[in-house]
This record gives sequence, C-alpha cells and structure tokens, in this order.
Amino acid sequence: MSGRLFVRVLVTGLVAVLCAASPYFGLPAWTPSLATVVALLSVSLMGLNLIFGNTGMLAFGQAAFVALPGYLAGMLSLHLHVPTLAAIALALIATVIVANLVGRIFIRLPGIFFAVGTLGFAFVVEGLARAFPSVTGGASGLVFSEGTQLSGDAWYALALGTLALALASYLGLVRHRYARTLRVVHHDELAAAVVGIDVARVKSRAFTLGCAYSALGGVLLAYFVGVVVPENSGVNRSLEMVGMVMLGGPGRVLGPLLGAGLVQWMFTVAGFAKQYEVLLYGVAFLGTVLFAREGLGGLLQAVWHRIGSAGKLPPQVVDRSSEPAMPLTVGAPGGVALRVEGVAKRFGGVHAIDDVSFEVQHGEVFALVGPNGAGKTTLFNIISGLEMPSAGRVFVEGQDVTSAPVHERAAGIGRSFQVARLVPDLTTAENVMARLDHIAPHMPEAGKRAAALALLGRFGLGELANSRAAQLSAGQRKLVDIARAALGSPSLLLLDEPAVGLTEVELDQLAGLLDKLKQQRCGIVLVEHNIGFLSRVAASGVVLHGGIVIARGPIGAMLQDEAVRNAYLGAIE
Ligand SMILES: Nc1ncnc2c1ncn2[C@@H]1O[C@H](COP(=O)(O)OP(=O)(O)OP(=O)(O)O)[C@@H](O)[C@H]1O
Repeated sequence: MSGRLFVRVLVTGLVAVLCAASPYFGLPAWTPSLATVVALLSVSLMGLNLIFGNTGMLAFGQAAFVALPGYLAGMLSLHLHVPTLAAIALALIATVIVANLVGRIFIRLPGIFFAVGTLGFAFVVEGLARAFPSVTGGASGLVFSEGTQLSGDAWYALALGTLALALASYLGLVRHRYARTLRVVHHDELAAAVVGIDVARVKSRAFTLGCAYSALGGVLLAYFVGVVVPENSGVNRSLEMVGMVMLGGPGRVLGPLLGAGLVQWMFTVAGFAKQYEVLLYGVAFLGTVLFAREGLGGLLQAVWHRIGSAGKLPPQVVDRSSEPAMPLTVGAPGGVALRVEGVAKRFGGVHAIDDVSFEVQHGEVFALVGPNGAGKTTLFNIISGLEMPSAGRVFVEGQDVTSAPVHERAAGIGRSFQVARLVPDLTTAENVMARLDHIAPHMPEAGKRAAALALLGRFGLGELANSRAAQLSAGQRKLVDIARAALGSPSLLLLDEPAVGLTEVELDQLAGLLDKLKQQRCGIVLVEHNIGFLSRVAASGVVLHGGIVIARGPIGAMLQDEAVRNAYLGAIE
C-alpha cells in the first residue's frame, strides 16, 4: 500500500469511527435513536441515489418501495403468523419482484412520463394502505411490537452494520465499467445505445437494484419505529427523499448519508421550534439547487481531492501509439462491408427515404450527399439500428442486421455525430473506454485503459487522454468521438458531418485519421456538406434528394451531374 493510500485509509477509518461514536458525544438532538433512523434511511436513499443520482431516472415515488416491505412483513406476521425474520425476507423478495415489474412497465417511458408513473405508483400504495383498514391498519397504520425486543444500542449497531454492508456493496458495484455505463446512460441515452449499451436493460436493473436497497432500509426502519403509516409511502415522503438525495449530492457515494443526516437532524432540532421546520427545508433545498448542485458530497469530494492532489504531479500520458489498440478484425480486401437493399422509411405520410440501395466496400470512404431533409440522418439511423425501416434490408459483412437492436450492432458499426456526444465529466480515455465496456465486456480494466490510450495515441489525441471532455475544444471533442467510433476496428463507420466546425489543422488531422481507418480496411460512410473535404477523402457515393437516390458513382462525376447541381446547388458552389 502506498504512503498516500495508507493515509487516506487511516483518515477514512478515523472519520468513520468518530461519526459512528458521535451520538454518544452529547451533541444537541443527535442521539443513538436519531442516528439509527439516519443510518437506515440512508440505506433506502442509496437506492434512490442509484436510480436518480447515478442513472438519471426521475423516480418520484420511491417512498412506495420503502413502505411496501414494512406493510407486507407486518401483514404476514399479523394475519398469517409468519415468524418475523421469514416475514421480512418474504416482504423483501415480494417488493423486489413488484419493483421489477413496475420498472419494466415504466422504464421505456420518456422522462416525465416515468416520473408521473412512479408518482402514480406511490399514490396507489398509499391509497391501498388507506382503503383496506382491516388488513393494513388504515390511517393509523400497522403497529409492530417485535422491534422493542432489541435495545436502542443493539438497534444502532444493527443499523450501522446494515449501512456499512450497503455502502460496501454500493462501492463495489458502482465503479469502473458499471459507473461509466450509468454515466453515459444518464447523460445521453442515444449515445449510450450507439456505443453498445442496452439502455432499457441497464435502467431496468438499476431500478430494481435501487428498490432493493430502499426496501431493505425501509423494512428495518418500520420495525425500529414500530409502525408504518400510509404517509410513509406517499408522494410527500417521496419528494422529501429526492430532496435529501439532492442535498447530499446526487450520484455521490456518501450523498444519501449526508442528506439524510442533515435533514433528519434539522427536522429534530426544528421540532423544538416547529414553525421554522418547513422554512428550513425550503432554504436547504433551494440553496442546493441554486448554489451547490453537487450537494454536500460534491463539496466534500472537492476538499478531499484538493488534499489528495497537493504536491502531486499531473498524470503522465503514456505514449502507446505504437501498440495495436485491439486485435484488428480486418475485413477481407475488396469485400462488402455494407449493403443497403431497397430501404424505405415512412413517418406517417412523410416518405423520408424510398427504395435506397448501395454497397460500401472495405477500405472505401463512401459519401452520402444531399440537401437538408434529403433523408441522410434517417438512413444512418436505420443502418445503425436506431430506426427500423418500413421496407428493405441492411447487411453488414453479409449478415442481415435489419431487425437487430442498436446495441447488438455496436461492435460491427461505429457511429459519430454532428455534435460529439461525449460525457463532459468523464475523461477522454473514460469516454473511449465506455465503448470498450460493451464491445469487449470481458477485457480487464487495465487492458481497456491501455487500449483506449493506444487508440488515442495512434490518432494523435494521446495528450487529451486525461482531460475531461468538457475541457476539450469542439473540434477535439469531434475527433475523439470519431476515434471512439473506430475503437475495436468495426466493419463499418458512419460519420455524420465530421468536418463541420473543424479548423484547417483539425481537418488535416481528420483526413489522416480517415486514412488510417481505410488502411484498417474499415468501410466508411460519410455524410458531409463540405464538398472540398469530401472530394479529398471520398472516392464514390450517392446523392439523395427528397429521400431518393438521384445520382451515384465516382465523387467528381457525381457532383458534376446536372440533376445534382440543380438539387444541391448551394452546397456545391
Ligand atoms: N421522427 C421523424 N418524424 C417525422 N418526420 C421525420 C422524422 N425524422 C425525419 N423526418 C423527416 O424525414 C425527412 C428526412 O429527414 P432527415 O433528418 O433524415 O434528413 P437529412 O438529410 O438528414 O437532413 P439534415 O441534413 O437537415 O439533417 C425530413 O422531411 C424530415 O422532416
């Protein structure tokens, strides 16, 4: 263990021990009982943090999954006389099953509908708790007496143990590959799908897993407090949970603990001056949203990094440009990388493209040209799997991929966008690794890093490896986006207006990059309005106009064609 790491572990351990012992210091209102509530609530909030903070899903009804296991366990004990531990276990299993079903239903809904759906679920759970008083205790709730069999200190120890286990599992889970995957999904679902992430599956699993944490904290909290009431599962409670996650720092490991600790302590202190309670909440939440969006966790992390990096040299970029980035899957010389066969797409009454066919060879740069609205993006979306065609077929390396989902095509098809779709707070290398996570899932972390550095080095972008994407110029981001698309030597690269916004130097860099990709026998399809650049790098192509192919062949002859000049005059002259 290095000296610096040893100091960090020692400091962390000391702080953890001090925090655990703090309820016995006689701080105002900070008692073992309150600390038990905070610890168990933090476990529940960790679930919401995973769903909302890490994955970006607007789960506004999370309290339902905190209260539900309490109700289920209570009803099993009360009505069916199931022993306590078995009732808790069964209640947890049932809650996770319900969460999985709810997740599967709502996860495919766009942001606000997911939020409203989860709110609706919270209403349903609260409504059921009120509607059947003979089973649920109605407005006065279900009372548990089992919790009193443990002393206050024993409860505190149990809560701390549960929190420690939850934190350890969370830290083990949300790192490296999984952390990057969640970041990319959170930031940009379309880019996530194109780098190979099965977005619906990732979101559904994160939701179920998050609900499992919420349920664990919730069921223990119900036994500790001795009662579960309908309000515990309702919308107000759910929104308070969101507020606590925001206050602690969304996506931060310690965010739930900090948020729960501060809010519950404020709540207890303000309890002595009840009229200030809501005002305190309001000020704390507004202050977070307006002035500290990274929450308390973000502030602490900044301080921690400052201490950790004092006197430390900036990370060295290792030049691995001479190493192969990954085993090259080189296409057969002269083979067909892409065949588009009679593809059509209708959006209602709009014929975006109609009966488009062409082939792209390995090692060829193929131009897809046309005025705005010609159907180029729609065609790219169909080839990469973001849209299904209304008619026709798409073959990559001779394989019919027409109905394959986008993430399953990612290894064979790399795609870049008009505006680079990188995650701003990940480094350049991490953004590149996010693609490797899914096209080479079994590669060890160190191997992925080496492969990312090698790729960036080979394309002259090695110096950017440790910079956050937000620090790069627009042109640099674009080059990184293109290099990332080329990772793993896909059979086919779809580049959407790669030259837009690049300086002369960057254009030369891009031309060099395309040359290297041609040598790797990659088939490249280029949508580009910069005719000078196009003529420099592409040999042949097709011109689309109004969704149909109006010209095809060698680039020079194609652009001289009368019909093309009429349709596309502004761009060519
Ligand atoms: N999701 C959609 N729903 C309805 N119409 C659409 C949709 N996507 C594209 N279209 C229509 O399909 C046609 C082709 O659009 P597309 O974006 O593919 O053209 P483009 O050549 O990429 O244009 P640009 O260069 O401006 O991006 C346009 O008429 C557009 O309005």
